[in-house]
Amino acid sequence: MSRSPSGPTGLGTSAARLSPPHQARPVGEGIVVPPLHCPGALRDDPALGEALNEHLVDWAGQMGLYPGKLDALRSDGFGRLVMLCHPETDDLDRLLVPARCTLAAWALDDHYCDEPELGARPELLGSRLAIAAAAVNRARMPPPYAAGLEDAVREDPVLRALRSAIEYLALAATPDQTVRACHAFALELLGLGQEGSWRTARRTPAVWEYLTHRQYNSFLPCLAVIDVVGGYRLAPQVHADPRVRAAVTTAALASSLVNDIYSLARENSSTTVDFNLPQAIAAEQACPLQEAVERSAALHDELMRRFEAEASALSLSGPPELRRYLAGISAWCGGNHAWHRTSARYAARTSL
Ligand SMILES: CC(C)=CCC/C(C)=C(\C)COP(=O)(O)OP(=O)(O)O
Repeated sequence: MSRSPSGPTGLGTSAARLSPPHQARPVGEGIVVPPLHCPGALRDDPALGEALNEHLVDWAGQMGLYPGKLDALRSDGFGRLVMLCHPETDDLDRLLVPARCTLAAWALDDHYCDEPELGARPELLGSRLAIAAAAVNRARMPPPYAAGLEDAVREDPVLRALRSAIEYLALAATPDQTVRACHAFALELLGLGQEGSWRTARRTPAVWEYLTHRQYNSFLPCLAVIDVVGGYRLAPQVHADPRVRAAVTTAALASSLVNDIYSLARENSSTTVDFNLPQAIAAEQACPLQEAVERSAALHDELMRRFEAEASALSLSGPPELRRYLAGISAWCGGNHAWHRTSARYAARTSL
């Protein structure tokens, strides 16, 4: 039961709905995030966000994710993230499709990479990620050995969650939409492995290397399901058009830099070495962290403007579903930005 958001929905019309946040924002550790060039959220429905969040926390509990930390998970507000990012529908079941995928991906990052209290172990990361890729992409193995993978999926909360999220996705999506999302997930896992090797080698990546990584260890899997949530289908040949890929991956990178910028203080105060663009810039360009945040923000803005220009051109010439999909990406970026500014996960404390 999808519905179109009320009011104008095309690219560049977001200012007509909720005003975008233009104020600089302190995020802790003396860091101030400058205003970013990003649309405002198209919808803010706290009750819907709460309802989604409760379903998600229940599901996480059933999967065995975040043991003893479900209250912290609740206050991160991933349900609110999905409510903000997918204004095309207010159907709870349909919104739970991207919600489970999003939480499963974040949980993998927390459990395998970032949080030793949740079992993150750098020396296990590579093999865990490969098994996660096999679980997501349904590796087909000779019968005596297939049971090994299925046992692993049953026993590991992260694998269980990934498998469950993909199963729900497959119920709502066409096979090509599901494969598209699984492929984006696999690329994300490749990027997470890269983080593991930087960690082991105690190395800060060069800026080019970090940006290459962040292109795929990114929100690309979230963007891959926008049409599923909207209840329409972007044809595979349209999705695969290099000009469409360029616009989508540019938006994926820009939205992941929003995460880097807003999560910097959280990552700096954690016991695990973490990676983000401001740190890579500060190391390579020998500048203070605040200056690196501003340079990161400028790069984000440049990417968003590039996405907007590419999306506008594509919207003029492409099929209606492409126009809708690109508007969906714009809305997703606005929701993602609004959530990062306000989620307790990043210690933000004020409203939109
Ligand atoms: C939802 C999804 C597909 C996520 C993929 C990868 C991921 C967890 C992020 C892009 C978030 O980045 P990060 O690992 O820096 O997250 P936190 O800052 O720890 O929240």
